Amino acid sequence: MKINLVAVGNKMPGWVTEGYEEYSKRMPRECGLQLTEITPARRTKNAQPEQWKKEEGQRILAAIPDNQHVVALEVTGQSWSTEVLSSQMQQWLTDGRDVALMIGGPDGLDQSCLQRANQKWSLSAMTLPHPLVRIVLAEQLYRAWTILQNHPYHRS
Ligand SMILES: C[S@@+](CC[C@H](N)C(=O)[O-])C[C@H]1O[C@@H](n2cnc3c(N)ncnc32)[C@H](O)[C@@H]1O
Repeated sequence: MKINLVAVGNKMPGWVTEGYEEYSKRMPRECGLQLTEITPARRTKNAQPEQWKKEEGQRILAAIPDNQHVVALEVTGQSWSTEVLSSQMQQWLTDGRDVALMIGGPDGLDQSCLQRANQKWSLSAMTLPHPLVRIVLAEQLYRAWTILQNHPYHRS
C-alpha cells in the first residue's frame, strides 16, 4: 500500500519540509508516504474563496486515481486516537488499495473533495495551519505504524 498525501501548498519554508521529511522518511516501503503538492489558486484582491477552493479541488482530485481510498482531513471529521488510527491503517493495509489523504489550503477543501472522500478525519477541534497539518499527519502515521509493529516508539 502507498499513502498518497495530496496537500495544497508548495514552496514551503524549510522548517516545514524538514519536519515533514523527518517522519515521512521513516515510513517503510510497504506503507510508503508520498507527497503530492498542489499549487494554490492565485489569491487576487477580490476575495473569491469559493472559486479558489474549487480550483484547488479540481487539482486535488486530478492527483487521485479512481481506485484509491480517499480520506479528507477536516476539522469537523472523525476524531481518532493514535490507537484507532493504527487500526484504521491495518484496515487500509488489509483492503490493499492505495490511500489518498487530502489537505486543503487556507480556505479549506472544496465540496467536490468532501464528496469524493470515503472518510473524514479530524486531528483536533482546533483549526491548524495547513503546513503544520502535513507534519502532524506524517508523525501520526509513523506512530500508528510503530504500534502495528510493536515498536517501542509509542508509549501509551
Ligand atoms: C487552514 S485549514 C482551512 C480552514 C478553513 N477555514 C476550513 O474551514 O476548512 C487548511 C486545511 O488544513 C486541514 N486542517 C486544518 N486543521 C485541521 C484539523 N484540526 N484536523 C484535520 N485537518 C485540519 C484541512 O484539510 C484544511 O482544509
